[in-house]
Amino acid sequence: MNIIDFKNINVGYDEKIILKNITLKIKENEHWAILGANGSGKSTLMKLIQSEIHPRRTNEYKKEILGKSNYSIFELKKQLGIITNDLHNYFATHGSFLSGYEVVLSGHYSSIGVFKHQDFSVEQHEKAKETMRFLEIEHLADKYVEAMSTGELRKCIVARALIHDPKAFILDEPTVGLDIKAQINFIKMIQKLSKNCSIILVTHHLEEIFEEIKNVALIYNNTIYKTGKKEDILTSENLSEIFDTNVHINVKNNRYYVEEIL
Ligand SMILES: Nc1ncnc2c1ncn2[C@@H]1O[C@H](COP(=O)(O)OP(=O)(O)OP(=O)(O)O)[C@@H](O)[C@H]1O
Repeated sequence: MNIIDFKNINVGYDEKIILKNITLKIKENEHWAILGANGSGKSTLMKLIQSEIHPRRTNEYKKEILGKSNYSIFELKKQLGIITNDLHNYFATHGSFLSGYEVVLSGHYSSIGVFKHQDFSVEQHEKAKETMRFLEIEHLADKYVEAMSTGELRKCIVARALIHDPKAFILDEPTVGLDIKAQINFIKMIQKLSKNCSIILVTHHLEEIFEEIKNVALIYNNTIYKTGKKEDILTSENLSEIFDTNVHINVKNNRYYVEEIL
């Protein structure tokens, strides 16, 4: 099954088309990185996937997610763990009074926090605990969101999505605001998730593209400019072009990095 199957999609805001002719196919159990400069349209692509914005109807296009072109957004969001900074900020501002455990538990109803009218079964509690154990964040169970670091809250939000055992995780610049140690730690957690589901990592940091990610899409020139195997796409030439800066890329221990800015 395909996680994403898009063909010839044009999308934008008001009169303005931001991404043209998008064609992208991501199969189940594949791991992808989506790279692009600031303002290239990465978040726009995320909004398209979440149906917050819709393809222009001026041409023939295909927009299938998990093999369907019609789906309930509520169900879709259970099957795709979508982690954005908007969601993080929403929890930080509107859910500061919640404990880590409540953040995770709220995943069952996709709500921001838990409410009196919500009944949680023994199994649902067990699943929340198991998820926190799996991600090694049990120590955050009683900690309030207002007292959490950015990295701690982000892990709780990932655990909240993991409650549904999604087929894929889509993470939009998930290490924003994390220091080096927290960034490495967070990426290791995503790497662990990649054993059970697809990972689609939207980033502009090459070093976050961990070994299991074999495919890359570059966003440039208002479109999905190139897609393919990591070794073919992550070249000095391609990255110099999309980031409009002359860079030299190298690989060490299966990790790509910017060796030199020329
Ligand atoms: N709600 C909106 N209304 C109009 N234009 C928008 C809106 N949101 C984004 N844009 C424009 O769409 C373009 C792509 O923005 P987008 O946020 O998708 O880029 P990005 O690749 O995610 O950038 P960054 O790396 O800085 O987060 C930009 O020119 C931006 O100004």
